[in-house]
Amino acid sequence: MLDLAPITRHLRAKASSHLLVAAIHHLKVFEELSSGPSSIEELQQKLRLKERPAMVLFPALLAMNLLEFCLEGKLQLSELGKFLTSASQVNLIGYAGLEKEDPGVIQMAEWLRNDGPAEANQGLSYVKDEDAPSPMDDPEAARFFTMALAGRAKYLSPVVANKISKHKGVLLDVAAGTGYYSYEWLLANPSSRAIVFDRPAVLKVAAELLDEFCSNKGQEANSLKERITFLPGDMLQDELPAADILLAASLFHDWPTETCEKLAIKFAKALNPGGELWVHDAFLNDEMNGPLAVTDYSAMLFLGTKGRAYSRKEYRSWFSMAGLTPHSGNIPTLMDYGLISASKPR
Ligand SMILES: C[S@@+](CC[C@H](N)C(=O)[O-])C[C@H]1O[C@@H](n2cnc3c(N)ncnc32)[C@H](O)[C@@H]1O
Repeated sequence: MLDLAPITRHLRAKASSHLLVAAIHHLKVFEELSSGPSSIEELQQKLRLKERPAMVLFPALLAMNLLEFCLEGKLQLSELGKFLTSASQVNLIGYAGLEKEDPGVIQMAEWLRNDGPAEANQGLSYVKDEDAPSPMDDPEAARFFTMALAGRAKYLSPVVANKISKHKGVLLDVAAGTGYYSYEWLLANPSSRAIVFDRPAVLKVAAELLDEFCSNKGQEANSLKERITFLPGDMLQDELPAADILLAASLFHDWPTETCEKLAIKFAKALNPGGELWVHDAFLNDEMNGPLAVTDYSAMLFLGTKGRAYSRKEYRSWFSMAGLTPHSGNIPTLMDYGLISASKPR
């Protein structure tokens, strides 16, 4: 199957280009490091960056080969990065400065400094948390966002569904969006059931997409509608139904670390003994220095969500904390995504 990553990589590169110019001209990361190596914590303090922006910015600059880890594990300028400091007689600071007033660069600098927009009511995250009104509860916004993600889910879902464990029990697809991952998994698991869980306005769109899916598949999809339950709810507030397989596709990357930890606990609780949690997402290296395609994506997620890309190591620490046993497999899918899983002891 053709990997569409060459397209998604270009789409995701815009935010990290803005991030680079913001790092050079607004946060002065390279000037700061020109006096010598610094630990991530020290640099975070000097630049007054919270954890999330720091973990978007530094992995991106490492992946661009502008920073590197020295032997003591501190961050230092790479040979390439030195050309972004005034200590280098020949440098590209002025050249990068041609973009420094670009609105995207200004926004990125502001968001890095504040861990989001300076005015809390600005910016848009397509998530539902606390009591604040959510775009996912506005029928038009929910339809717009769900349909915007439909092509990606439709393309990835047959690949993902065939790599997730086969089971005769129940799949719980949390924050399912279009529901395509469940529809494809049910085709691959003909005696199983699936619960498609999301906000009510999203599930309205998902139900229409299921109709279309069944008409296109014909005979093969005969029993699909009887095997699917659409369950509206709030995954942060409501109790989740019991499941044998729980799928979290492009879910954790929408949320800050503390919420991810809470969600892992909640998902572990919903699993039956022996059940499996599967995460489909784009993962940073455990060393937090790439891959570039994922640090680019993380910069984009930083602007549109409350989260970022996380490493498999970070996910596995949440799984373990939640009492699950992480599996060691790293299963690639397409478009720089992959699968990891963990199981609940019997
Ligand atoms: C990035 S989309 C992923 C959709 C789908 N899993 C996929 O990979 O195509 C995130 C989804 O999380 C849902 N969501 C956000 N906050 C939620 C909440 N508190 N409870 C349930 N679903 C939520 C959104 O409505 C959206 O459909």
